[in-house]
Amino acid sequence: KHYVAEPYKIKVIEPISVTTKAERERFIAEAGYNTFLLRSNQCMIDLLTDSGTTAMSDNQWAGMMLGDEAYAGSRNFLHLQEVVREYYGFRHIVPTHQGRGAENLLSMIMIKPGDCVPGNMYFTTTRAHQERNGATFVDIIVDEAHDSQLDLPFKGNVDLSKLERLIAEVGAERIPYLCLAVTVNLAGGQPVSMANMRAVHKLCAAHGIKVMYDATRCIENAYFIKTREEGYADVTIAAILKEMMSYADGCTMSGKKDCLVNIGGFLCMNDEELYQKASELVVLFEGMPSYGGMAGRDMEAMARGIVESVDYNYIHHRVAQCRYLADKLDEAGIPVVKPTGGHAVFIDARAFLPHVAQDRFPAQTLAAELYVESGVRAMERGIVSAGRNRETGDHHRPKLELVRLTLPRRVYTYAHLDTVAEACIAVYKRRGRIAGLEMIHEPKVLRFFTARFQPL
Ligand SMILES: CC1=C(O)/C(=C\N=C(/Cc2ccc(O)c(F)c2)C(=O)O)C(COP(=O)(O)O)=CN1
Repeated sequence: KHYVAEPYKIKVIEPISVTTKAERERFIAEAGYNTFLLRSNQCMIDLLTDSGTTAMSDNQWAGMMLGDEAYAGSRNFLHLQEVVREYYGFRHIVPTHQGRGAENLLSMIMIKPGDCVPGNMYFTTTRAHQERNGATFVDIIVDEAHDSQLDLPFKGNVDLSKLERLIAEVGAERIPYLCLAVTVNLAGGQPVSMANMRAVHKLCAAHGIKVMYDATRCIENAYFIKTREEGYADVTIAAILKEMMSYADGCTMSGKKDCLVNIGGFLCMNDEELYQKASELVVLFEGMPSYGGMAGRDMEAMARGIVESVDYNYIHHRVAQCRYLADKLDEAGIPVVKPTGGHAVFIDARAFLPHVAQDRFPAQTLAAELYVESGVRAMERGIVSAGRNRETGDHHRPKLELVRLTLPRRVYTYAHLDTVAEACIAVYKRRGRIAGLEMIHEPKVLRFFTARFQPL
């Protein structure tokens, strides 16, 4: 198997702080066995998230010096607007400080209490904003997405019969929009096929239901269409992206992922009335419609990042790095979500630690063990992240109990990934001796960010 070399050379470095195992045992105890509560300088290879952790290019850094910090009408906004219109194709763009900013605005202007918002698997902040505005999230992803070992090309797809049943059950007037995530983070970075996007748009349009993408990792999705879907092998990433977006009425975007910046986001729509409502609200939550919580320099960096993101060599390498790490773990017999997604390798913690009951937090336990073993910081994406059911008060118990090894864009090399693989294999060898955790501090909202645990 061939894994393409990094299509960039290093110009500036940031030293990694090296720790000992004894220090890491102390650090993780002080952090309540929650990797979110570790300090950056306590982590050697930080795979917590690909959000905001991107290394920017020299071209983007040059753009930072061209920030027009005028309060209104910044030339950087006009540049960002022009680039988003060209590459995403939507008529209107409302800048926000990051994805959650866009999710907040979208949920407030489109949802009324009692609504249903169908989507392809939940995401924590997306569902939280939908629920905060009185809607119920309804999962309409294909069943296969909930099976970590099923190796299918588009596990992010919508099950159209589930969507039709929901429309028949609740009525189109109670469905303000369908939220289609491209790719699906918690399914393992799984993509949606172009055919499915086309079919979803057609079905929703027939019922007057808008389709709003969560476009956060849309470049990775475009790459999987190019490499996995019939008829797209010779189509450019940019052309695939444009066609993908043509099947949506708008999108939310966390620029901190596929727009290659450390802060930034936007909300897009074609509908004039939606744009007017968003423009009124953005001044309340994000600032002027021409800066949305970002400095001019940040908008310039994002405009340049969008242009870089559609470069085939960039995305081909990024996905190759994920495949490289996944292949190494798979070869060692470690259960990982199949097929490999676009932004991370997801370890199936239930299969890794079958003797640890789900309410003893196997993914949380494994992330803590991995950190102590090697200083690699991963993220729990299982029962802790799933939170509690608002009606019953019991934990949501997701089938997917995962540890996410998330690769920042253009930061680490294959040698770092070798170190990560060696650490996972070392923990795997001693998995029988790993017991679970108990939660000793449970926050009310999005508990996984600050919950604390102790060993059983
Ligand atoms: C598909 C999608 C995201 O992945 C996403 C963010 N993602 C993060 C950061 C994060 C978010 C929520 C957590 O429970 C979490 F532990 C980590 C991440 O690591 O994956 C957002 C929100 O975009 P914002 O982060 O720019 O506001 C919207 N949509």
